[in-house]
Amino acid sequence: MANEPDSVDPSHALFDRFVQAQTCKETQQNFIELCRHLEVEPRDYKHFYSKLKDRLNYWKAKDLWQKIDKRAAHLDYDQGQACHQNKCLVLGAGPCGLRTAIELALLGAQVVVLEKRASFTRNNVLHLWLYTIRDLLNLGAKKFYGRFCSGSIHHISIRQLQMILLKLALILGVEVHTGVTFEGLQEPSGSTGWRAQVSPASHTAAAFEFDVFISAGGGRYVPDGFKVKELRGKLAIGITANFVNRHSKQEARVQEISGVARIYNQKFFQALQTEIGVDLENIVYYKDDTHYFVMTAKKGSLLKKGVIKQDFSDVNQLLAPANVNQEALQKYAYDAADFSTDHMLPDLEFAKNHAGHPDVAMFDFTCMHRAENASLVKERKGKRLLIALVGDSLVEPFWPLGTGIARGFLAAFDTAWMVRSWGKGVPPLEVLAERESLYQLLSQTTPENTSKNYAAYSIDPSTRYPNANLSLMKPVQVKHTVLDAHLHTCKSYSIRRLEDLLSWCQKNTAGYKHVKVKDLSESWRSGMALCALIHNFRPELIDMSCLDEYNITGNNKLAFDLMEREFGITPVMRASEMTTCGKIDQLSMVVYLTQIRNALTEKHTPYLKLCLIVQPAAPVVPMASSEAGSSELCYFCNKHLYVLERGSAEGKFFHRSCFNCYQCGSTLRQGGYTFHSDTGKPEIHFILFFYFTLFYSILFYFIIPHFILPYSPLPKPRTVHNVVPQASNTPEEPEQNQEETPESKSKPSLRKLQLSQEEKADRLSQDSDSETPASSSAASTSSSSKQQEGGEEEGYWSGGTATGMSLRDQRNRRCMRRKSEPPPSAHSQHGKMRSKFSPWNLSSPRLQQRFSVLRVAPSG
Ligand SMILES: NC(=O)C1=CN([C@@H]2O[C@H](COP(=O)(O)OP(=O)(O)OC[C@H]3O[C@@H](n4cnc5c(N)ncnc54)[C@H](OP(=O)(O)O)[C@@H]3O)[C@@H](O)[C@H]2O)C=CC1
Repeated sequence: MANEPDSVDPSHALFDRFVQAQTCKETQQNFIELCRHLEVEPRDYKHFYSKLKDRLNYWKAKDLWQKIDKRAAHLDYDQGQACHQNKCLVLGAGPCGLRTAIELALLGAQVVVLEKRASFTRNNVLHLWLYTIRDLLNLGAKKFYGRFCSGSIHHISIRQLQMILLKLALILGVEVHTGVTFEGLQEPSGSTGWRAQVSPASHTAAAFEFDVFISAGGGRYVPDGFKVKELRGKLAIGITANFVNRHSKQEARVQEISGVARIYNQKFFQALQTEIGVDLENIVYYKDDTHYFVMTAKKGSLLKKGVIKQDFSDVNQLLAPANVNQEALQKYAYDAADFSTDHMLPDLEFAKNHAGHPDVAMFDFTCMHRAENASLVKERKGKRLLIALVGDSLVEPFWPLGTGIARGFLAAFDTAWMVRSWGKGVPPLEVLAERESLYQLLSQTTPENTSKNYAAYSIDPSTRYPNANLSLMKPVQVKHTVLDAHLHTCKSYSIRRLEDLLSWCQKNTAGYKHVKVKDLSESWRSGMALCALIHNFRPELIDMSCLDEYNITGNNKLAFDLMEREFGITPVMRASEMTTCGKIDQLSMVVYLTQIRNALTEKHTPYLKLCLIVQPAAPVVPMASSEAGSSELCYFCNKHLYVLERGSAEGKFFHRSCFNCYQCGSTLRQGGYTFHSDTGKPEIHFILFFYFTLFYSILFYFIIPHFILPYSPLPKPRTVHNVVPQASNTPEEPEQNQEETPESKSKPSLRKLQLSQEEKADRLSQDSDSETPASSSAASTSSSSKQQEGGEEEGYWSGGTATGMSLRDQRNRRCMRRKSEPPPSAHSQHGKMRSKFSPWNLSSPRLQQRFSVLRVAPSG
């Protein structure tokens, strides 16, 4: 009941106490009491939140539930099922460890956090990017800390942030153990999984078995297996100082300094130096729980002021506690704070740090650390462990820049996304490759280059990083992050499948005379093994006793014919070539045997895909597909075409030996030819190159300067560009006019079409099986210089004349003709030749790059 006094229900009071608790200990105690009172068991992490919500019928809590429910309903979490089988250990209850823990809990994982500090005592204040503010507000931060980012304040003390996140984590069923130090990983034994060695050793957390380990222990803790890079800059000595904030009116009036660097306010820094001898590079002042100052001081002034006792070139020696005069340091920080706030802060008194001492500290920012990898996988005794770094242990931030928590949270989200993939069973190398791809972005992220749609931020990287390339790193590039064990790399993954096929063949040919299958190539030469395979499954088809192992052609012909007749599997080569060919191509044999296996066992296995992995350069054409029919005869000689002899271009299949230049007779190679549009015959590209060069010389030096430029002062995108300017055809004129004249038909213009999603999908699907990816029909004519630069960003180019014809048909019609066909009319001379290397050719990498956005399948 909304208006019921809180005192009526003790659970309400307990909830209020939990929400308002100011220390870690108080929070944990109130939480335990609340759970006890409501009879909900926090260890029942799967149902804890929903039970708590059901049993705590309190309007103040409902506001919070709404926020949490909204977040939890995000599709990324699959209603808490995405990682429901994962168990995650998080080291460190700093802001980044807790933020990660919350996301893991929302994904449905069991999460345990270990924190060596018994209390949250860090006064230092963190600058928050707008997205972090939005993120925390969406999680209900204001319910826990009313002053959170009120007005224009974009910062929060680490302690307050930890408190907010701790409360949220507890509500979501995360177990947080403070005063427990993680000492190392304990490898699985036969019966147990991965565990942690903790101190105190008797702590219950030591029995927790997990498959995900998140290290968020701050800059000083990096687990085994990770390499850390040192980023050494010019000497930078940081000083942090916290003074008690009494929240008086006078203090409230003092202006914050959100970050001043010397170069932007030389007058101020000069005055600071001359008046009080404090020489700084920059200074930040935030008013939060404390008056917090962080500054970068110059070594000279620290020496002069006696803060640093003795000068050393080695920074470690220079800043070693024995070489620092604490009292002088306090005086130095005090003077800087007092001067920079114009002596307006009354009674400056140092706040106390966790050890009860004045909270002033000096740090070395000279050398920052950055882990080489964000994640790795360990496997022992068949148990895999995904390990990830977040927060300072991943990338140490330069505090005065305020990037720490912003990048820290981004890494927390990216890590949660990775764990989600892990939970969904994505192969480890793919999981790691995607994480490392994102990690490459982290150090470059700024408020400017991340998405401004903060409301849409989720653990899905695409909501945060515009244009993020999640496959920047390939699985093979992260192999080294899979530590020892027997995880399958890409290669071994493929090899394993090859081995599967081989062992299937061996099993099904075992015991046959003169058959010894040792590999997927030479063992098949005699044809005996193929016959044995057939006999094993269909003994009625073959009489093995009649076969002669030396009759290679006969055996193979028999097997090939049977396979084609009975199962529709096209032979890989002529039977006679099994005798004559030097080496049997393993790839083709694998394709052939895979089809046989599928046919004989009526199973579908992914070998075609596998073959592409094994030998990506070789074209793999599914033989039993409808294309097989069209490829049975050579396009040029009309004779039977076997897969092993087969070449293809422009959607046609032919004997590789028939693919000759019609001018000089040389054998052509894929990519090094063009088709003559008159004859439909291939020719070497240098002939084309000659015409091409000549054509463009005329275009650029004569036609454009004399005809196009005088009439077209401004290049217009999305308009028609013709090779030869026609007085009657301004660029804006409708295309239909051109189609009506025979001349316009013979000179297909490049027209940019505005296509519907369906049309785009149609075009994409037409191109997807093309030998030369993307429609190259556009390439048959020329265009303006703007187009040459690939100046268009979206849309499709298409030949302007044909209707009701697929792009590929148009292209083939124009570019290839059978020898028997009559030559085209003289009108078509304009578009007579094109090169694969033409800038108009959309299959050229340059244009593909520009158009890559269009290749993404249109979303529904
Ligand atoms: N402006 C500032 O002055 C500072 C800012 N930050 C910012 O805070 C952000 C969050 O940092 P975050 O990455 O969460 O790290 P934090 O340093 O905030 O938190 C890590 C926590 O893990 C604890 N810890 C370390 N080792 C162990 C262990 N073996 N077992 C159990 N607990 C352990 C640490 O204790 P302990 O600290 O005792 O080692 C610490 O409490 C950073 O991005 C950074 O920018 C961080 C520090 C100072």
